[in-house]
Amino acid sequence: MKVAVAGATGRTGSESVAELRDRDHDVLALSRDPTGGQRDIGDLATVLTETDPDALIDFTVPEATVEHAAVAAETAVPLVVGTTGFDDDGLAALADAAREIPVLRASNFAKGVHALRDIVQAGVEALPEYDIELTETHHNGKRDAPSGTALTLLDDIDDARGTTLDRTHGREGEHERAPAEVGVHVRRAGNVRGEHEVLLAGNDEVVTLTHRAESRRVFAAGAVDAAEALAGRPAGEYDFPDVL
Ligand SMILES: NC(=O)C1=CN([C@@H]2O[C@H](COP(=O)(O)OP(=O)(O)OC[C@H]3O[C@@H](n4cnc5c(N)ncnc54)[C@H](OP(=O)(O)O)[C@@H]3O)[C@@H](O)[C@H]2O)C=CC1
Ligand SMILES: O=C(O)C1=N[C@H](C(=O)O)C[C@H](O)C1
Repeated sequence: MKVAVAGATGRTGSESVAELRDRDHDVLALSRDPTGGQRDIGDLATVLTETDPDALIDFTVPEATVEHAAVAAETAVPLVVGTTGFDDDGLAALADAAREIPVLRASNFAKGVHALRDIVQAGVEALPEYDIELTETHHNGKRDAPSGTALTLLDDIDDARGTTLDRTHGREGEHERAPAEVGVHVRRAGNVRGEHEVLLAGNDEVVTLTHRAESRRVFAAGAVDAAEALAGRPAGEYDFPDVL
């Protein structure tokens, strides 16, 4: 396959390039500063038209991904989105692109996180009265908070509880915890690849469910799996579990 990578010089994009090369795919690395042999992402429409890749993997920033999605739709290139932190307009723009091409967006391309999602939902359903607190930890260069994965897990928790819990971000001051809330705690430190913990607590017992990424290659491998799986699919919106 021939796969283009937006954000190819970044922490996760560079791992995606390495993973693609390890799998003997033809790689089209894209950058705003193509002095290292990449193609100029500022000229994305021309590059995609000339090279006609089988997929575009994007690990950049939401405002850039939205632009790339419009170009991918125009040039009929399937899109794998790893970028997180979209607002509603950004999500609507990705949905627009998905009318023309397959768009697979996942807040986390580690397979273990999708197993964790199922386990968390089972735990929340089994322990309907228990308090829930979510904590995520990432490297000090991460822009968005809470992480995309944390937001996905919070939606999963709401689904499992059958209600929308109030999200309490951090805790300060004097007030008791309300029953219908979920605590959300964000830590940014060092080069932590990504940790997500869901804690369920009742009287005299605590259950903690944790996923820890130990290398960014796990995200890259999942994104490449997704690109491989997207070939030949019809236009539409996909999540990682749809192709696992
Ligand atoms: N879904 C998942 O499994 C994962 C998702 N992520 C998400 O991926 C995104 C990227 O994370 P990370 O790799 O740490 O980020 P980095 O900052 O390391 O890399 C992002 C790259 O995007 C490019 N970029 C930045 N701004 C723009 C822009 N305005 N237009 C075009 N390109 C731009 C830059 O490349 P250049 O300067 O060469 O153009 C940069 O190297 C984040 O949203 C993060 O949350 C991260 C890991 C896993
Ligand atoms: O920015 C990161 O590094 C990561 N971002 C994703 C997220 O926001 O959940 C996935 C992973 O945790 C790494």
